[in-house]
Amino acid sequence: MSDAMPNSLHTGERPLLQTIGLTKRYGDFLANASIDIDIFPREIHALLGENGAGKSTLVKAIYGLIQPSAGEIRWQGERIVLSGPSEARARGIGMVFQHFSLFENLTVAENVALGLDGKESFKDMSARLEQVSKTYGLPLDPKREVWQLSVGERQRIEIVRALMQDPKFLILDEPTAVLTPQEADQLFIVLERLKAEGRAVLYISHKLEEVKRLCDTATILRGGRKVATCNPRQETAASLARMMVGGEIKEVKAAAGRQTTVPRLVVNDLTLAPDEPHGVRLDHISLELKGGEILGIAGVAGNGQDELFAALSGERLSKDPGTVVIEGIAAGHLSITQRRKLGAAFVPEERLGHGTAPRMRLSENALLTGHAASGMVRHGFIDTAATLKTVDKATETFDVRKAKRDPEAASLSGGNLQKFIVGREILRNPAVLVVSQPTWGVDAGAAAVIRQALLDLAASGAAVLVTSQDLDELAEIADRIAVMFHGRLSAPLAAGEATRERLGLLMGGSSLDQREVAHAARA
Ligand SMILES: Nc1ncnc2c1ncn2[C@@H]1O[C@H](COP(=O)(O)OP(=O)(O)OP(=O)(O)O)[C@@H](O)[C@H]1O
Repeated sequence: MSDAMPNSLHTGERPLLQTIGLTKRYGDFLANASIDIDIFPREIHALLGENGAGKSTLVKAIYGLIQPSAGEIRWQGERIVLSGPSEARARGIGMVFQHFSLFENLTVAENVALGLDGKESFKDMSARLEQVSKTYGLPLDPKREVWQLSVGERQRIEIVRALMQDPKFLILDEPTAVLTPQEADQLFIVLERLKAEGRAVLYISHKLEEVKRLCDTATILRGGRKVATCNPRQETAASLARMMVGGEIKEVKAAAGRQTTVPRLVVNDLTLAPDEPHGVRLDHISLELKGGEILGIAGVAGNGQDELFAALSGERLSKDPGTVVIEGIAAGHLSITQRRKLGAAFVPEERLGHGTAPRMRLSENALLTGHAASGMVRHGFIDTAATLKTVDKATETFDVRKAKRDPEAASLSGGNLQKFIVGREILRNPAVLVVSQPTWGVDAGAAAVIRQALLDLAASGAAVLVTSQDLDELAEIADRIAVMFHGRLSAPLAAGEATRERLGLLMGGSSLDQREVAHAARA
């Protein structure tokens, strides 16, 4: 096999890392089909593609987590076979995952120590941690326990831990999905600095504007194959999306003059102590959501959004039934099944384990949430044809890509599983939909389909509550936006007044702005 050609930006320079004909098969399915990619020093290289395009598979192979079925990886010109991530790290390849692997009850320094392969003393390691975090402007207090930290700070631990191994090449999987706009800006400064130091970064993201701003090169995968390598600065977000999808992406359109009707979801002065040691206390939360309306809840993860979801869905019950009112019925004391029977549907943020049972087939998963209200159980017997029909309908409407008709949930790519879960609940035509992070990890095309479905659901008269960290998403679909911070909910702002800056400040807990928002809501 010949060396991959360097691209024009790097004439004569040797790539730091190359994959040549890299292929990964799962049974008959080709997750990566003969991929050639060149990563150069001093380069921030984006890896783009629709859900299921093969991005995670490729980076897992580069980080030694899976073995390729064919093809090779070259590091500084030399062929390497990685037996596992520790060997990748030893060579200078680091990775920051989207889902963190931190122990809540341990300190920052203890967590970092656990993740390092080195043999230095704890004292030396702590000193180095402080030094690296200072050098890169990623402030961390080594003595604090993780449960006290925001999601942005937790990500900092993962990044600092990776940087302490002095990597020449760092892979980041959707790092800004969990950050405020201000935190994302700080991260970009760090990445620019890594680049200036001669390191390379491989950056997976579904946010195309961000890629245009930050990345020097983009490799685009579609259906497991590489379809293009380009300079994203010379592209538009639309042209990048076209390359990913192989066609146009539909624009999301709100129905003109949506009518709002009666209140369908009301929360009255809800206060709830956390049910686990590091949970957030919900503090006097009130909101009213009419049919035809979409209310967005912004906020950095870990500020009570999970607890609010649990209280609304019935995973946590309230002693006072009147704290949660669904379709005019006091429901605070009702179970999740009883709330579904009132016409409510719930889509949690965590897809595996919470939104679906990973080892169950999609049809069995459809039954888990649908049995209360969707006629999948008749006279005590499961109607298998009805459960499969639900799977087919969600698959077709939301373009869920999977290897067979009814696979196990765990075999779907993250974004495809999300499309399935959101689709399954929307297709039940609920009167009230409570959804967390509806498009987290979902590609631009599928995100547009989901957002449109939420708008259409509201247009049909449903009340929709969307929790999202993606402010652009909320701006696109929500009528009003409120912010959660430390278990409190700000007064909602009309979407037109909710600028990124204002929301970003509220997400960081600016109390001055809190007063401003309350004022705006009264005006
Ligand atoms: N262990 C596995 N067994 C079977 N199929 C798998 C396995 N892992 C991944 N796949 C399939 O390989 C394809 C590529 O998945 P991959 O996770 O690489 O996609 P991705 O581009 O990272 O998607 P996303 O943006 O949704 O994370 C998907 O169709 C997925 O279903």
